[in-house]
Amino acid sequence: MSNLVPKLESLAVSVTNQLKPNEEPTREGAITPRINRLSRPLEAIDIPHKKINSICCIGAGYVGGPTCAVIAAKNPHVKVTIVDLNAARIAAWNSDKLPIYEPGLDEVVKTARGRNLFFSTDVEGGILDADLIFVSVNTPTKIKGIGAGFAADLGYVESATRKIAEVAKSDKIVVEKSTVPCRTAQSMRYILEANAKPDIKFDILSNPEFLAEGTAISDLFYPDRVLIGSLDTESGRSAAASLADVYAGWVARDQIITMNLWSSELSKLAANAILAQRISSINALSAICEATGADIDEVSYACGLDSRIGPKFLKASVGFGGSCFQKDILNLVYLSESLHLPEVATYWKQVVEMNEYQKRRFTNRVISCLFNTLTGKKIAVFGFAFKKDTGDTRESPAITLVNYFREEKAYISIYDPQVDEAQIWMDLTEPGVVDETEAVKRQVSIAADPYKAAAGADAIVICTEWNEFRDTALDYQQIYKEMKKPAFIFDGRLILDAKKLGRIGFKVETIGRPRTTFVQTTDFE
Ligand SMILES: NC(=O)C1=CN([C@@H]2O[C@H](COP(=O)(O)OP(=O)(O)OC[C@H]3O[C@@H](n4cnc5c(N)ncnc54)[C@H](O)[C@@H]3O)[C@@H](O)[C@H]2O)C=CC1
Ligand SMILES: O=C(O)[C@H]1O[C@H](OP(=O)(O)OP(=O)(O)OC[C@H]2O[C@@H](n3ccc(=O)[nH]c3=O)[C@H](O)[C@@H]2O)[C@H](O)[C@@H](O)[C@@H]1O
Repeated sequence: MSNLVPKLESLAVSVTNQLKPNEEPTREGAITPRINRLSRPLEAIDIPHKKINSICCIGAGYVGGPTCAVIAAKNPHVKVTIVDLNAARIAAWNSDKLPIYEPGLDEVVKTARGRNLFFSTDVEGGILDADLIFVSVNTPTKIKGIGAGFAADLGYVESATRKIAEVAKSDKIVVEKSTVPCRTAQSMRYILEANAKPDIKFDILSNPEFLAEGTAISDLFYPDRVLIGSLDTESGRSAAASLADVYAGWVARDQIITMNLWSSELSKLAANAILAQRISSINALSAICEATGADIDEVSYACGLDSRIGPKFLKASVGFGGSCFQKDILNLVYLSESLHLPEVATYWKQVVEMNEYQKRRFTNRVISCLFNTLTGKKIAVFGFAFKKDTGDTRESPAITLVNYFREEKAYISIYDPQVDEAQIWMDLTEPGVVDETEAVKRQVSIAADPYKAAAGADAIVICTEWNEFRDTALDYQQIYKEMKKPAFIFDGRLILDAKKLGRIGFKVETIGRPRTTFVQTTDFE
């Protein structure tokens, strides 16, 4: 199998040769013909391939859990076992309170669990039994060593790969589901080949996941595309066809795209980078709006009507969060630097820097409107999750904002409908530093509902766009009565009707709209 490696090098070249760089795509057809040229539509791959009867997914997280639960629900004849080293997480998957909140997930799990969907800590048993193994473990940013702060920590991918090599007694298709740097499949191949029992064959596929949290189930039910990367060998194409059959349980064949491994790996990083870049672009423009009197929602709307731009991912905000955008862009920055492409690295890094700037800028606006000091003031933070409809707080902008408010000596009361209290304390403290927890608790409290969070507060700061924070859902009249005056609302998500709340008496400050309240004395001079 080691003779595959030189062929990997030539693969990229052979795919590049298929492109016609001089061909100018039409405006309407800029994307579609290009994909067709690059990909190998599956129906055209008339190649014998194995039927998948048993799947194991290593990693029962936000991706492995929902993705493989949907695969099981849509393929009742395929046994799907999701394994994880984290026993508490597996116990939760086997209980009535699933470890993650995701609309529609409960129903999917109930449909298949115990029938052909199983959650287990028996990683070895899962591997032994499977024809196809998804590796869906975490790939966080490295915090120490070479590449710290940028490169992906592939330790979990490596240990899952080593476990597969150690345990497997039959041929396996190993699928990268985790988001990984370009050419990780090559490292996985080396590890498998160096450690597996003789005569066992591994095919490695890249099958990145594009679901977004909060909409995971509908994203999985109706994906824009399913991407499968494989080696352009008979064995690679055959493995891709086997995996494609699994998705064909519910996804139209022409939406299942195949391409070379490295393109597939890079496409995932690229998609996240481009999505985040749109948010940073609109957030950069929101600063111009605030200074000029333009309204960012109107600017987004006007730009989004251009069919080349489109309306999605142009919502200004207090900054993007989530476990992946920042991590994946930093990963791309690291990759670019490693490839001696410093200009490319600088370009992508700016997307993350703009995001940090947006959070600082919004905090400065809060401080400035509250008469230039937060000392001793109470700030009600509405929302702690990184977006609505999830309990996930990873890289949530709310964490950064609360920390900034703490530095300014404010008291903060947090309400979020889905985030566990313990998670909030973990996010606001260094793990294991008990003294720090006590210090945080002197300044931060967690409220049972938004009314309690806002009672006696000087300001409300909307960090997450939960529907229940809208002015059509909450009784802002009641909230106003219980707040200190002047009562401020800082809408970091553009979800409130500022005029309506203004009529109640609130001073409303909205991201991407000019400031309406308290002009500093220096402005009069
Ligand atoms: N969260 C999201 O919405 C998306 C995440 N991704 C990518 O998917 C990957 C997984 O992300 P999440 O599911 O969010 O991570 P997660 O942290 O929620 O889940 C990963 C799970 O893998 C388990 N694990 C780690 N090493 C293991 C091993 N050797 N054996 C068994 N279990 C092991 C951990 O205990 C954990 O439960 C990452 O690469 C991420 O970038 C891709 C698309 C969307
Ligand atoms: O690789 C991943 O982990 C996933 O990352 C994102 O999904 P996710 O982070 O779950 O959620 P998004 O809806 O993309 O939101 C990310 C952040 O951007 C913010 N956002 C999003 C859209 C927008 O217009 N403005 C904006 O500020 C959200 O509030 C949130 O904080 C991508 O959308 C998924 O396709 C991808 O699979």
